[in-house]
Amino acid sequence: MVIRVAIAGPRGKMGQNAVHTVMRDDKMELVAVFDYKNIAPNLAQYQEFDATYSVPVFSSIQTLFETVQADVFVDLTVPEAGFIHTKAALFAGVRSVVGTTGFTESQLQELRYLSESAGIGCIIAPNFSIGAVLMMKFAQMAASYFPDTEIIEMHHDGKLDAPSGTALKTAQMIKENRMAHRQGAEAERETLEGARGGDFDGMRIHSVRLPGLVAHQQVLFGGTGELLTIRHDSFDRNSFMTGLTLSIEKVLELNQFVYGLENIL
Ligand SMILES: NC(=O)C1=CN([C@@H]2O[C@H](COP(=O)(O)OP(=O)(O)OC[C@H]3O[C@@H](n4cnc5c(N)ncnc54)[C@H](O)[C@@H]3O)[C@@H](O)[C@H]2O)C=CC1
Ligand SMILES: O=C(O)C1=N[C@H](C(=O)O)C[C@H](O)C1
Repeated sequence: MVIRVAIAGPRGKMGQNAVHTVMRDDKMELVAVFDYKNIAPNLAQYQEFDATYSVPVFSSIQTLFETVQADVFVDLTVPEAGFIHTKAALFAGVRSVVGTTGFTESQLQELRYLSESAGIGCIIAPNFSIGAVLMMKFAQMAASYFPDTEIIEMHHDGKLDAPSGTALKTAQMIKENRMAHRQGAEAERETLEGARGGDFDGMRIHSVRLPGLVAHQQVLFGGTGELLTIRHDSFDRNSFMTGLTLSIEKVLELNQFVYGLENIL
């Protein structure tokens, strides 16, 4: 069976990679894309693609799902729009793979509810890279032994959300094993606001944004006389494509909501 895929965000950095990945995969067919401005009716007319990319472009997500039969919807946009798109997909009975980050806890809960009450698979993966998932799992393991940890995530300066979805997911996974406590000195105070980073359950998350970076994270664990550093680097967005392809294939077998690629590996 060829998997019919629709993608939202085809002109974005991730969206372009995803379009190429699906177009080049014999097991998949790109049946539609959703775009929201400067739209041409066909992807072949976009400067980012060529004449072989003959795929209809929709500017209404509802019209897309009413017009085109898709097996899987992929969202790679921004959280405000991605939330609306994914709800529309689930209402239309289309399984979804969402790479977009920055959702609020209540948005995630609502998507979980919609997916599970309708029995339609939905994977939300803050990071599709296998190496990044291993980095998160290793950090979760280390937290049982080293309860003092700080996360430093580093991304390109076009990134809109901070902290990254990966950093938040890492902190949530660490929290499952870490003895909860507030870190740092009792009397600690910031003379420059934000200097100690964001506080997640007493541990700190620091976000770096610089040109030249793609996606990088290190998780630091401090112990008596020692420091353990677990680090992952994505130097290229192709690092996300294996996990995206796997998610598209796996979601077809799912009738429930999955948050994190580690749950389907
Ligand atoms: N899960 C993963 O492994 C990864 C996730 N991401 C996430 O994917 C998302 C996209 O990242 P990039 O491609 O780097 O960003 P980008 O800025 O290059 O692309 C964003 C896309 O969203 C579209 N867009 C913006 N506002 C919109 C709206 N209101 N309605 C519909 N479409 C809209 C843009 O046209 C563009 O196609 C981000 O949330 C990012 O954090 C990025 C890399 C890996
Ligand atoms: O915006 C990005 O680039 C990335 N976003 C995801 C995140 O927020 O964790 C995944 C990866 O870090 C790249």
